[in-house]
Amino acid sequence: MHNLLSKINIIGVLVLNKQGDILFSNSIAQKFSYYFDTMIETTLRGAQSFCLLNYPAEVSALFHNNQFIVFINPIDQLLRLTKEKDSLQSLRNELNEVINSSFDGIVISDHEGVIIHQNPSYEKITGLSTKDCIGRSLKELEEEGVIDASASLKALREDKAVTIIQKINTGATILVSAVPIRNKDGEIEKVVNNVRDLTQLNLLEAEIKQLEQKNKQIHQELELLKEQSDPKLSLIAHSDMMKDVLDRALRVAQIDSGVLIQGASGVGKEKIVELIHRHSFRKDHPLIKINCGAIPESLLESELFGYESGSFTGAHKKGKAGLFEAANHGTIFLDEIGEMPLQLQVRLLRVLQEHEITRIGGTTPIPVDIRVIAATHRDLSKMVAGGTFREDLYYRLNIIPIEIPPLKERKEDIIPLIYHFLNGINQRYGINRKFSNEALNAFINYDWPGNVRELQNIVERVALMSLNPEIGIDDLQNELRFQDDLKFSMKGPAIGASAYQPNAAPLKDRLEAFEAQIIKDTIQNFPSIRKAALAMKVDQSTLVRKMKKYNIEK
Ligand SMILES: Nc1ncnc2c1ncn2[C@@H]1O[C@H](COP(=O)(O)OP(=O)(O)OP(=O)(O)O)[C@@H](O)[C@H]1O
Repeated sequence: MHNLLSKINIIGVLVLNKQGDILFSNSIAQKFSYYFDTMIETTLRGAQSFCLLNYPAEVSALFHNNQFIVFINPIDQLLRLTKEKDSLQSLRNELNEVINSSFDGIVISDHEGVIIHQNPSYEKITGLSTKDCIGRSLKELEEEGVIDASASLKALREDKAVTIIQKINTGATILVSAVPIRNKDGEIEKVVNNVRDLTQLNLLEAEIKQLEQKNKQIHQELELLKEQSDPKLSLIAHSDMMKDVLDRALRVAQIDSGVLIQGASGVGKEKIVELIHRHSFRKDHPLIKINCGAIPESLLESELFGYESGSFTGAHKKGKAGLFEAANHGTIFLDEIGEMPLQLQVRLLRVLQEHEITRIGGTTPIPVDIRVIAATHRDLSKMVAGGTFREDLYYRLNIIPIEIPPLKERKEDIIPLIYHFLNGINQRYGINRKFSNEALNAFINYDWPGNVRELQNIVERVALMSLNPEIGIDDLQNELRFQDDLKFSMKGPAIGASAYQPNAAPLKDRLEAFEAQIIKDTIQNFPSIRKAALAMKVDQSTLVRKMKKYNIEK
C-alpha cells in the first residue's frame, strides 16, 4: 500500500498509526514536516478536514485499517488550479460574447457534423431558430432540404477549410466559410462556420444599381435642362415628343454606335447631331458635316475618300485627304444619306466594317476611327425595298434610329421657339419686338411645311421688317408669302384652335408649287446659289436639293 501511495506526486500523503507515529510520508508531504506535530495532533483528535491558520495546505484525513491516512493539498497549487479554472471560464464567457455579438452568423458543429453552437446573427440571417438547430445533424438538415448543402460536412469530408454559397429553405442565400478546428493530434474536433448574408448583399447590389440608374437619369435631366437653357446651345424642346428625342440623343451619345436620324427638312436633324457629338467622348475631335445631296456624284467620292496625286484630271498635285480622314477620332455627319449613289454606298459600308479607307488612286488602306451619323428626310426602308439603297448599309447605319417629328406635330414647341429666335434678334440688333396674341395664334395654327427653319426665317424676317414694336397679324400676312395663295384666314380664334380655311387642293402640292416659285424668283435675282441661299436663310445644300427636286436650273 505504501508502495502505491508513494506514486502519488501531486498531493502530500502521510500515514499514521493510532498513536500518531508516522508510518509513511511521500515527498510532497515531507515539504510540510514543519507542521507535522499540529497535523498529527488535530488528526488524532478526530478532525477529518481542516485548514488551520497559517497552514499553506488543506488537510483531510481518513481512518482506514487502524491507520490514519492524511492528504495534504498544497494551497498554492489549489489556488493556481482555481485561478486557471476561473480564467478558463471567463475566457469561455468572452469567447461566447464575441461569437454571440458578431454581426456575421457563426455556427459550430462537432466532428460528426452535429450543430453544437449557433449565434443570434445566424438566426437573424437565415431565419433558422437556435432551438431548432442545436443538436441537429447537418446531414439530416441536408436531407430534409432545410439547407441545400452543408459547408461543415464538406470541410469534414475534404479535411480542409471550404467556402460555399448555401441556399436555405427560408429563402435566404448565404456565403458560408467552414474552418476545421483540430486537436493536438491534428484530428478535426469542431468546424467553425462563418456566415455572410448574400440576400442583403444582393439587395444592396440591386439598390446600388438602382441608385446608379437614378444618378444617370438625373445627370441626363440636368444635361437636358442645360441644353434648353444655354443660349449658345439653344436647343428648344418643350413638347414631350422633342424631350424624348433629346433624351434618346443624350443616351445614344454615350454609345459609339451608328445613328440614323430621320425627319423632314428643317426639323432640327443637324442640331441633334451636334448635340450627340457634343456629349460623346469624341467631342474634342472634329464633327464634319457633309450633305450627300448637295455635292455632285462625281465629287462626293473624292470629298469623302480623298485622292492620291495625279489620280484624275484637275486633282491636286500632292493628293488630298478626304473628309473621313479629316474627321478621324471625331464624328462624320452624312446628311441626305438617301442621295448617296449605290457605288459609294458600297465603299461607305466597307469603311464602317473595316474602319479604314483607301484614297482614290491609292492602294494603301488608311485606318480611320470615326463615328458615322446619317440623316435623311426619305424613307430608307422603302428605298431598300426599291433597290436604291443597300440593305446591309441601311442596317449598319440604322443601329439606333431617332425620328424627329415635324413641327406641326409638336405645337407646344412653337411659342418657345418663336421667343428663342425673337430674343436672339432683339439682342443682336438692340430692338425690342414682340408678337401680338393674334400673331402668335396664327403661328400656332400654321402647318409649318418648312418646320423650324421656316419658323426661324419668318420670325427673324418679320422682327426686322416690322415698323412697330408689336408685330401684328398684318405684318405676318405681308411676310408669310403663302397666305394669299392658300386663302388662309390669319385672324382666328384663340391659340390652339384652327384658324385657317384651306381650299380644296392638297396642301402639300400647293405648298411645293409655291416653294418652287419662290426659289425660282429668288435665284434669278442673285448672282450665285450661295448668295440666294444666304438671302433666303437656308443652307446652300438645302437650296441645291430643292432645286434638284423641282428641276430648277440657275
Ligand atoms: N429644337 C430647336 N431649337 C432651336 N433651334 C432649332 C431647333 N430645331 C431646329 N432649329 C434651327 O432650325 C434650323 C434648321 O435646323 P437643322 O439644320 O438642324 O434642320 P435639318 O433637319 O438638319 O434640316 P435639313 O434636312 O434641311 O438639313 C437651324 O437654324 C436650327 O438652328
